[in-house]
Amino acid sequence: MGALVDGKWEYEPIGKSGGDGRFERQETTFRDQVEDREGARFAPESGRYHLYVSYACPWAHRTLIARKLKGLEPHIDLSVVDPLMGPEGWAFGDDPDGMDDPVNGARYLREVYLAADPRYTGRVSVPVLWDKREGTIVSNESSEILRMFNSAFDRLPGVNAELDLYPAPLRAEIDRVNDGVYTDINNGVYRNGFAGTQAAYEEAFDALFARLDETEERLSHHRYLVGDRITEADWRLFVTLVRFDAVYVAHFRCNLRRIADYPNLSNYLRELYQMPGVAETVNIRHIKEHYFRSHESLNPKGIVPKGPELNFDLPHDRGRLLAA
Ligand SMILES: N[C@@H](CCC(=O)N[C@@H](CS)C(=O)NCC(=O)O)C(=O)O
Repeated sequence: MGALVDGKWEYEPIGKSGGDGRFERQETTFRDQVEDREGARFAPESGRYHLYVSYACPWAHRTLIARKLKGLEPHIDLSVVDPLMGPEGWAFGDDPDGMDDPVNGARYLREVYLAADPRYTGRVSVPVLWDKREGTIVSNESSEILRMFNSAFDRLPGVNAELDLYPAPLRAEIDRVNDGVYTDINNGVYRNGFAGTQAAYEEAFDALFARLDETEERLSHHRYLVGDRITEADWRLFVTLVRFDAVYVAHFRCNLRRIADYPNLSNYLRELYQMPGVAETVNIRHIKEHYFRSHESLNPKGIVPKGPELNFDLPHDRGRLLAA
């Protein structure tokens, strides 16, 4: 898989690790904001923005969940790339669950990046929030898109303004929890999978399972990660948990324990999955096909495992905990 360099597509291997074998994630490039304030360049208008996602991608998944929970579907429409990310990068049009690009008519996602900046240099990643008015990318940083969806569109009709995934009194604690979850779990699974040395892998592995063990403990007496309600911290953890047993255990060698082996994490995962609308954002076929078929260096024959059996619809026991 490749990247754009000065507007030209260059083929190069994914998952570069640094000299010490540690996986290094690149900084995101487009970092503007949709803001609900007088004179904002990107104002929250219905129908103005378009979201590009992959169902496979955990980072994109955060934004898809926020769009769903906040009731933004009528206001921000969607394109879904095909699960396979081949040598040409993310593409549209070959998968029955995919959704083509009615806005830019792109065959490859890189065309969307080039439409925003013909001399773009960097990775062509999902998610992308596109502004139809200016014909440019507002942001390709999922954590920031999630926050925009959480609050910037609240005055549009039908939007669930009551739901606040980043409430002011909990922000410091949410940021603290997010940091650990990001480093050791969200990005941690990638640090396992794309480690270039045994030592870098073992370091990532130990940090991942230490953080999962700690989270399991917290969830034995708290219903959610922060405070007494679901916040973005929960959804940011959810997107990795829901992929874990299907993909990360085998593909990224995260195999000390499965999520199914953790009673609290697995009940918590089912509770979140069963929240109205969330299951529609989870496409396990896309998730499995993407990882097992796209990372040639990890799985050269591209064979997709048939298992494991997963059923996130089974009952959960989280009602036993007070939400505090
Ligand atoms: N910082 C970005 C990372 C997004 C990301 O890494 N997306 C992956 C898919 S899971 C991607 O599109 N990768 C393609 C590439 O890096 O070339 C975010 O959180 O929005």
